[in-house]
Amino acid sequence: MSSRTLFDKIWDSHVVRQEPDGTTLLYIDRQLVHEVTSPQAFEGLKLAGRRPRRPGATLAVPDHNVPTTDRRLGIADPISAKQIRTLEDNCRDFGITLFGMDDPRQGIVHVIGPEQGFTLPGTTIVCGDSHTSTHGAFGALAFGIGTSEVEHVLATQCLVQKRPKTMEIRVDGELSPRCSAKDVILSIIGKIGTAGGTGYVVEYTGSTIRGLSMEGRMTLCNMSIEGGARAGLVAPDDKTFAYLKGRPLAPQGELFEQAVRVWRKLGSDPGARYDATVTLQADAIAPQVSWGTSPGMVTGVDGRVPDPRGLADDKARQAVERALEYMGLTANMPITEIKIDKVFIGSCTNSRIEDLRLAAGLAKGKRVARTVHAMVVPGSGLVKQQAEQEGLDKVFVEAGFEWREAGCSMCLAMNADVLQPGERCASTSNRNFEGRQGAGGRTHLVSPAMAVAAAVEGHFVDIRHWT
Ligand SMILES: CC(C)[C@H](C(=O)O)[C@@H](O)C(=O)O
Ligand code: SF4
Repeated sequence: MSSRTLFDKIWDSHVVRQEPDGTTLLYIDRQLVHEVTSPQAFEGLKLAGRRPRRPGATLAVPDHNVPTTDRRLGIADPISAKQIRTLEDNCRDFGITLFGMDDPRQGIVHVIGPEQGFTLPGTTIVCGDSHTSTHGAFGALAFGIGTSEVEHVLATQCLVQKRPKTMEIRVDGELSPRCSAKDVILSIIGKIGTAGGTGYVVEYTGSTIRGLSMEGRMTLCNMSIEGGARAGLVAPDDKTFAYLKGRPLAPQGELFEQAVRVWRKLGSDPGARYDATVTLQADAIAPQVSWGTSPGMVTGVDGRVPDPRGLADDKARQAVERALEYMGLTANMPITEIKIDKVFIGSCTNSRIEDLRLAAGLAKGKRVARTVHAMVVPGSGLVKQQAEQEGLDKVFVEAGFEWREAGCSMCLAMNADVLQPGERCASTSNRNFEGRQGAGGRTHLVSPAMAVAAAVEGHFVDIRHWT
């Protein structure tokens, strides 16, 4: 057989049937479910009198609407409470495993999948959530789907798809001090634009990517969707296997060794062809800060807010003008002069143990600026537990950060964690659309290291030289 990419190998091994026009019925190994996009899917099953085809292939968790404060007090908001109750009822009625709100394994759906070893190389994984691309860090073909597709997968364990194109994004060289996967993916999106990956599945390659931890690779793949791509992939390697070994839902013992032998063969063959290739040099990537209202509106911390007057294209100029107005920024202002009110360290992009270790390491012995309110929201109950065992919670609290329970939280403000109109937030999340963190709220997407530095200084700083 000719040389194939990682994507080709996963796709080919999951085709149930292909029509002459390319429409494909694809087998789906696993589905993750959360409370926001599943109610109508379960309702559809109920109305049609269907049962899930393979209930054991699905794992459910509430994350978007859960409170991050004391859960013994219940959920104040009746809509959030109802969504979570509905998920519990549906999982009970349809025999689906649920990590409920009070289960220590509860957390953001894209944090708990890998953490449990539910996410495995070479598999197809879906979830009614756009950031399902996160799981591609393990060499799984993982993508977000709509609610009617959630129902389709529950009923049939299959999905109708068109084969996407493949794009290689190659990053080589060494990152600057304190630059991380978040800066890599933000600068990729800054370069290709939020539609640059449309129609593609991206495979990240190169020495920089190989050098990233599994957490870093998850951050990278998480934001593939913000660059327009259907999914992101990193070929599995020894780091992947070491991460998965012993996880509760991963194969155990001899079965694990057998699986590793298969997983080792998944990487793209030498000479495999991609439909497009983009290359970046890691040492040219500065710590990134988004200044606008889309993840592509981003620049290095050593840069300035752009000047729309310099843009010849009418549409581009208007987009920048509108973004600057919403964000309350003036053209040509140095990024380091932007003062912030809030800091949010969390979300499925940057709330794993490694993110928290790094953030705590920088926060130790420092103090959150008097003008700033900062919070840390671990990605899962188990991340929280681990962090507490390591004493990270104490470091954060002593530095003036709030330490919360796990969930999506201020990433999209479906719970009580909301920005007030006009408030400006340095956020480790992945979206900065108008109103994303609360009506009128202003979001700057940054790495955990930048978030800590901004919390302490009250404005953005070049963390490469920050002491
Ligand atoms: C609520 C959910 C459907 C949504 C998504 O698909 O991504 C959310 O997780 C988000 O990040 O905007
Ligand atoms: S943390 Fe944010 S991006 Fe991730 S699933 Fe939750 S809302 Fe979506």
